[in-house]
Amino acid sequence: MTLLTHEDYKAIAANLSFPTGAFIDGAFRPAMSGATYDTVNPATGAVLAKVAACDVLDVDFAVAKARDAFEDGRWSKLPPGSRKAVLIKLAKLITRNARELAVLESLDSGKTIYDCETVDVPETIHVIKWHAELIDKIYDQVSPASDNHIAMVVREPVGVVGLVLPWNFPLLMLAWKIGPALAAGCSVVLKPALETPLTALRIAELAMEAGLPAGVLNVVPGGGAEVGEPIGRHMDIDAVSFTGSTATGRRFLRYAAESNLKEVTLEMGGKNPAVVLDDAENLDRVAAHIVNGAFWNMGENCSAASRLIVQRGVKEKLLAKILAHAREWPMGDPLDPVNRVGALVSKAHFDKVASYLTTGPKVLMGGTAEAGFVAPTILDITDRAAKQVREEIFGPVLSVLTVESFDEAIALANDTEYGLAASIFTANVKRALRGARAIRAGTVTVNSFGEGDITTPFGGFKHSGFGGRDNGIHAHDQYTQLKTIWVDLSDDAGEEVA
Ligand SMILES: NC(=O)C1=CN([C@@H]2O[C@H](COP(=O)(O)OP(=O)(O)OC[C@H]3O[C@@H](n4cnc5c(N)ncnc54)[C@H](O)[C@@H]3O)[C@@H](O)[C@H]2O)C=CC1
Ligand code: BAL
Repeated sequence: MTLLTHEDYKAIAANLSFPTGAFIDGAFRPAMSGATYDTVNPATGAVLAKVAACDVLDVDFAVAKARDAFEDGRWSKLPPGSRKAVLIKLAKLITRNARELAVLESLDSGKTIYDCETVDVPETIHVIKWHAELIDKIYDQVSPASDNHIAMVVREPVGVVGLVLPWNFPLLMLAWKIGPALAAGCSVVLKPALETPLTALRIAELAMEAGLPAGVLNVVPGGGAEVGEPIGRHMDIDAVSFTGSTATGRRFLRYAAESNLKEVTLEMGGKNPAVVLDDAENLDRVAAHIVNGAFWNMGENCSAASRLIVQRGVKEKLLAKILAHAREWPMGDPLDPVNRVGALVSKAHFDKVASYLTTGPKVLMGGTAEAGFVAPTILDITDRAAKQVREEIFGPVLSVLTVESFDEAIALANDTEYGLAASIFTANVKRALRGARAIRAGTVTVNSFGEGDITTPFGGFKHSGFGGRDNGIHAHDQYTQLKTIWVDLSDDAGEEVA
């Protein structure tokens, strides 16, 4: 991807056009109430658009249309190869509109155009293609039943699914969820985050152009209470897949329990440790991983490296390298491709992150926050009960904790309610594997920091995750259910099925 100049991106931004209505049953519509809300560019405070502010009536309508589509089989009963063809076409249309989508994503979320162009949009395309390519290659199974029977274990789409998205990766989280859901044959009612509805609406438009039948993908923008809760409580939604905070995730379990016991998958917060032991090799590379893990996407990342747990012997050398790398992360206008740190998503979130900078720990770097932007911040902390150590900040703030031994490092890594991602840096393969096994997290990386790729399942232990996984073949478990079909092959009508 060749990046443009700042001036070019500003020119594209000035000429963008995009839909702002709810997308239900193949058409853009105003909210039934007629209400709208402002979606804002967090880097400037400028209103980008007035978007339909939907509520329970729009959700009911979208679910009814999704149910019609599911039951008449216009998508759910297509051969997998036909669904694949439409999704591949969608991926191609996203590719054709990649630049415009990258700019829209950057404007609506504050993410840097650099990341949108090099990660968010290409990964979105890759994820949709990957699930499309997978779906006509998954076989059902025949069980090892007796000779007189055939027992088939088949996967069926779960039905109408509610997908509730966060604002930190609006396009990519959409892809993580609609990729497998649509490939499996489900109908979708999708709620983008209130803060970042625009790219989801544009994707709905492209999906229609790709030939996705009406009613199969519905996008209902609006607030958590107004749209998210009605999705969670709907009696005709079969499954919900949610990414966001642990507090809201808990609500979805309650909604399901108090409605139709829909299946619930939750991908929630993290307070992810990066453990660096005395024997870690190539400290420059370790530092680069940690800086990337902590500050990429402004730390607005559930798998961000937010706690550096470093053994005392290597601390001073490592911190010097971390500070050097972190200084290479310029902050500023997200549309300027030289910047690696953009604006936080909203004023409310900015205020939350800024509140962690005010008291307590020794500031090694940063510690400043102004007009939507928080400087990459490194805090040296001795108080292990400090809020910066215990709470998910979701901003560019790295807390440094010093330990004396491997055992202390692992114990501290696990001293959190979360269990999403972790990493361990060491040259000792036994300690690497013992550490990886002992840390309670859904993903542990050795000598790097990352969350893997589309081929591996992503999700968390403890308060970070519940139910299924996003990504990999495992993601399809969320959107399908297993049915066993027994066929009696015996001539003897009286024989009993075991
Ligand atoms: N795991 C992750 O990737 C994310 C974690 N977070 C964490 O959550 C914190 C708060 O951010 P929020 O945007 O408030 O997250 P949130 O969990 O409230 O929002 C996620 C989604 O849930 C919806 N929602 C909100 N309240 C709801 C309700 N009562 N019922 C149903 N749906 C509801 C939102 O509109 C959004 O679509 C962040 O500071 C961060 O710590 C936020 C976004 C993503
Ligand atoms: N790290 C991708 C998932 C998330 O932050 O929401």
